[in-house]
Amino acid sequence: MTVPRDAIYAQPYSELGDFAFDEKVAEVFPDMINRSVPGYATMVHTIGRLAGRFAQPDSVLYDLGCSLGASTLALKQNNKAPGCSIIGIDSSAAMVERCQAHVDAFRGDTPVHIEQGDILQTKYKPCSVVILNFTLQFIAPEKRQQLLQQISDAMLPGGLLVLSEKVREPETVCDQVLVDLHHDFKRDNGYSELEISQKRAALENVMRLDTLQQHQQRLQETGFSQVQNWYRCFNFTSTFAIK
Ligand SMILES: Nc1ncnc2c1ncn2[C@@H]1O[C@H](C[S@+](CC[C@H]([NH3+])C(=O)[O-])CC(=O)[O-])[C@@H](O)[C@H]1O
Ligand SMILES: O=C(O)C(=O)Cc1ccccc1
Repeated sequence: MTVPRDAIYAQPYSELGDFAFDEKVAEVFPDMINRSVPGYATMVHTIGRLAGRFAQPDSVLYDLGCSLGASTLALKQNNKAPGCSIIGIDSSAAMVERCQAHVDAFRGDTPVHIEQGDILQTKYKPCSVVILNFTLQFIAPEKRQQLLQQISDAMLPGGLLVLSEKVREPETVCDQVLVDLHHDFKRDNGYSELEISQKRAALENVMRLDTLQQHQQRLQETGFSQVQNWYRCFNFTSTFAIK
């Protein structure tokens, strides 16, 4: 199957609205995320490996902000614990519409339920694995602690959270180098200067970045006993935390 190419910001917009996970984005999302996030495939693959190791019998595995279900599918293909269910949640109707069919197209023993909903309003069931793969960065900064506390409160001892985030560096020279290297990565993947600058402007109000230190501190404050960054390329990171 050919993946439709992302050309959303290829033409100049006279009025550039805020970036939204709408029909247009859902349509090209696999191409967009692969050409925009260095190491995305590695992170999704490793999420599967980590879930296979930490899933506990008779518990829920959550994929929060599941989009088209790439990480949900990694959970389905790697879970070996009996009696589990996988729940993927996303607030975007366009994503959720496509996600269930995508995940159902692949084999796996664990039942998967995809729901449209706000992860801030979700009542979490006892869980052993929770994935936030580039989702927390789209939650209002003042609500991030509360969300992680809700997740932590529902998590079984020994449970695993994977938190992948684009981060900023407190030191401005280093931050600029990393941002430039990411833009080079996007150029190398065929995005034009116009596409890079328009998307950047569209994301400004909706994707607010913390530093890796802020994320790690928040995880400790919300009850995770072990916090380990396991991936980094430029300003893209992934951390696992154990309850
Ligand atoms: N409050 C919210 N409640 C539920 N969903 C939300 C909320 N806010 C944003 N989202 C959803 O979070 C997802 C973020 S994308 C995740 C990629 C995926 N994890 C992947 O592994 O492919 C990351 C990116 O595009 O950089 C979108 O689908 C939003 O609709
Ligand atoms: O494209 C970017 O510049 C990003 O920072 C990553 C991204 C990928 C997909 C949707 C939103 C942001």
